[in-house]
Amino acid sequence: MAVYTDISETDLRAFLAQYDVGELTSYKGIAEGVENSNFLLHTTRDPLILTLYEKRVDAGDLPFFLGLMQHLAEKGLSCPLPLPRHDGRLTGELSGRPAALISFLEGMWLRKPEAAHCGQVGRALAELHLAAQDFSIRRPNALSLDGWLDLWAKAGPRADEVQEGLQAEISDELDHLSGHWPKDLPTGVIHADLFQDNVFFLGDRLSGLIDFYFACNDMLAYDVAICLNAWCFQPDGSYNFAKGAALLAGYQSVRPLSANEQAALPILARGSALRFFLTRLYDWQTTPEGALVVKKDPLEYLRKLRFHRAIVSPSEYGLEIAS
Ligand SMILES: Nc1ncnc2c1ncn2[C@@H]1O[C@H](COP(=O)(O)OP(=O)(O)OP(=O)(O)O)[C@@H](O)[C@H]1O
Ligand SMILES: N[C@@H](CCO)C(=O)O
Repeated sequence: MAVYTDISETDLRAFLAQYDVGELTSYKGIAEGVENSNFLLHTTRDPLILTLYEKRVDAGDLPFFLGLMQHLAEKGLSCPLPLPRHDGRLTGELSGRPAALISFLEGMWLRKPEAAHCGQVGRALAELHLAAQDFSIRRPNALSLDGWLDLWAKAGPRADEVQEGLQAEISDELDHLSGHWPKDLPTGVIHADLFQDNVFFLGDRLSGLIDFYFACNDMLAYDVAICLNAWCFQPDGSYNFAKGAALLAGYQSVRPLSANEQAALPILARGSALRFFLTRLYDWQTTPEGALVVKKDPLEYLRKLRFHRAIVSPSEYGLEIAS
């Protein structure tokens, strides 16, 4: 359960008094997620999500994240909406943390997605990229090359405790990515964390996207690579070609990838695998013992990284390459 910061009912009621949301009837910590503290609130009106922003969220970035959710919702994308306080602000403070109330989105995330679901995810990702094209606030990706090097400087020295040889392997990988990271691909706002737990379905239909707290400006095709990693591998670590093909076809049905973007997929997938390996490794080493959170396995992403290293052509991902 991701509840790093606890709240008292008295403080919560005082926080809610600044909003027009009815009376609190109950609340509980949410047993999912690893980044922020989330609570489900029931009121005499609609259910709500209360988020307390934790270590990786810079309060200065909240106008970007919350404004993006408003922008996407206005464009017809299904995502939660931040609620304004009486004074018009979208954020306040609770238990010493920046906090916001957002609307509750109906749906469930899928534990065992199939290719048809991946197709819908690809489509929704491309729709997000197009809908965000005219979003005016910018936020550079704090978890690209420089951010990876920072994380590695902190986590690298003890990496061999997790698996022998990791220090050398990841240092080499970072050298390679530094020398080959694409520079001229189309950019825009990316979600940057569109994992299974951030996509809701009602039955077999995608009903909405949540958790925009890593969103940033970066290469659009990098977001596709993140989704290939998050959605298209089996629990045994093997790549599922049918899922990859469906995800890529769904994406391209809305926003076709250019030849350069297609060619860059393997390196982008390597970078994306390394990004999640590094945050997981760092969290593995630093999450306090008592925290109510399930730590994620960094080695899952090491295996994905090794898979991408062996890719020769992006067609191996299921990409239909125009002849
Ligand atoms: N707007 C919402 N509507 C309904 N449920 C939500 C909403 N926002 C969050 N949740 C619930 O809270 C859980 C955790 O939320 P979220 O993914 O934003 O947390 P996180 O700590 O940022 O997680 P992550 O590890 O994915 O970064 C979700 O899996 C979902 O069950
Ligand atoms: N989706 C991330 C956690 C949130 O950044 C992971 O699975 O490592």
